[in-house]
Amino acid sequence: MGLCFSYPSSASKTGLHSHASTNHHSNGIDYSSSTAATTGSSVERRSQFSEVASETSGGTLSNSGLLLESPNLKVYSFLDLKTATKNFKPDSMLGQGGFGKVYRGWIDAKTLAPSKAGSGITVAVKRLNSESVQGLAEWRSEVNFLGMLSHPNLVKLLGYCREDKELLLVYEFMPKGSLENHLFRRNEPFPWDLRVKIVIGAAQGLAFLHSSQREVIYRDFKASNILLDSNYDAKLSDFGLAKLGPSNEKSHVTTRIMGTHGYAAPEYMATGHLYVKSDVYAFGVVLLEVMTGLRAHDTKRPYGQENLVDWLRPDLSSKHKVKRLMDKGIEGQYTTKVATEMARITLSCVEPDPKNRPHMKDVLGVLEHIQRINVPSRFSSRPAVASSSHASPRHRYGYRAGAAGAERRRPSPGRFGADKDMDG
Ligand SMILES: Nc1ncnc2c1ncn2[C@@H]1O[C@H](COP(=O)(O)OP(=O)(O)OP(=O)(O)O)[C@@H](O)[C@H]1O
Repeated sequence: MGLCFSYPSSASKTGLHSHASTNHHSNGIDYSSSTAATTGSSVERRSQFSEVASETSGGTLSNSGLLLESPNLKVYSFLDLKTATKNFKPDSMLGQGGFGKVYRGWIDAKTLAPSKAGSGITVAVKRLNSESVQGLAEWRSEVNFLGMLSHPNLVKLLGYCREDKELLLVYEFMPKGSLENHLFRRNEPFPWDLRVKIVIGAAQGLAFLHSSQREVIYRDFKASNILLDSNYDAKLSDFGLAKLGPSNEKSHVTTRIMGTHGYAAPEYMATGHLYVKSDVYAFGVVLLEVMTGLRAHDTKRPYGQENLVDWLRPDLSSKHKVKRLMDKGIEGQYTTKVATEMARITLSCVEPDPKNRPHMKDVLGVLEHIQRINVPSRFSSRPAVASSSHASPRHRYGYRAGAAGAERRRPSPGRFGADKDMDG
């Protein structure tokens, strides 16, 4: 069945506002210097998405995920969202990404209509930079993908607004913020069992995206895009760069190079060839961040250590070195076996050749095994965090400076590039 979206007219050809012009650009390289006209991309994305819908007929893609037959999104006016966010009051700002600010807002739980601050349910309202051509492309991609996909490990998009130059998206509110906040922006080391629980949830989300006949390549897997609900269940957000996987026996799609430093797979950086397995590489990078408590890319580290994978990959196959690279702040919370198993799966995810990387469902199996076998003697009397979403997570943790202590609270590295399909 074809899908019919009624979107406003095509993109205005304003200049590109790449991350290079924001403080999110970590090394000042502008990968997006060539033309950035995205006019027409909506039509293309729509027709590609229709193809997925017809292949799966709105059926179940995995045990708990669905491709919806039609996007079930509420259309808001700009005034609605002004009301819902107390006029985008700075004190209701939840965070800022490369393409806009995210505010806390309130809507009625049943009708989803805007409500007064403090009444109804809390939502997150992303207001995209309306001057940015890339902002418009990302807004469209988010509506097209998130509006159609439903899975417990994908953040729910509730509605959107496009009015004059204003582009907004309304999401379910994720009260525990992002994995990035917990790993790098807090003084307290984030407990190992929560780290594992979160990567399992994120792996479920990615495995779902990769499981349809025509896979969805997420393309921007990173710690700041893994959001957490009140139970630390992980949900992937930000489908601004997502792409449909290759068709007709092809192994990859070719796109302009975009992503986030430290997470983008080497083959993609070198050629623009994007594989489903490019997501697996980024997943491995997050696993390494989770193990070490260090950022994927940090220009403040000494020469040769800026890129976490390039720096630590050789250590992942040595039991002795794995012990040393683990975040000191969580020592005693995992067994040696767990650390070495984690290193092994991380190493296979970041294999230079995409063909040698595992599928996400296999990565998921290994992570679930790692979660099951972790019974560190120091913590053996304490109940572990269960993987079920009904588990009560242990989330109060005291400060212990670790090797990664100095790394915490640094601004996150930003994205680079502007999207443009090369091979349709
Ligand atoms: N649904 C949500 N619930 C709660 N907080 C959110 C939600 N969505 C985003 N945020 C907060 O807003 C911040 C900015 O999110 P956004 O997706 O715009 O950018 P980002 O992923 O941090 O960066 P980038 O644009 O480089 O991908 C997040 O880090 C998070 O703290």
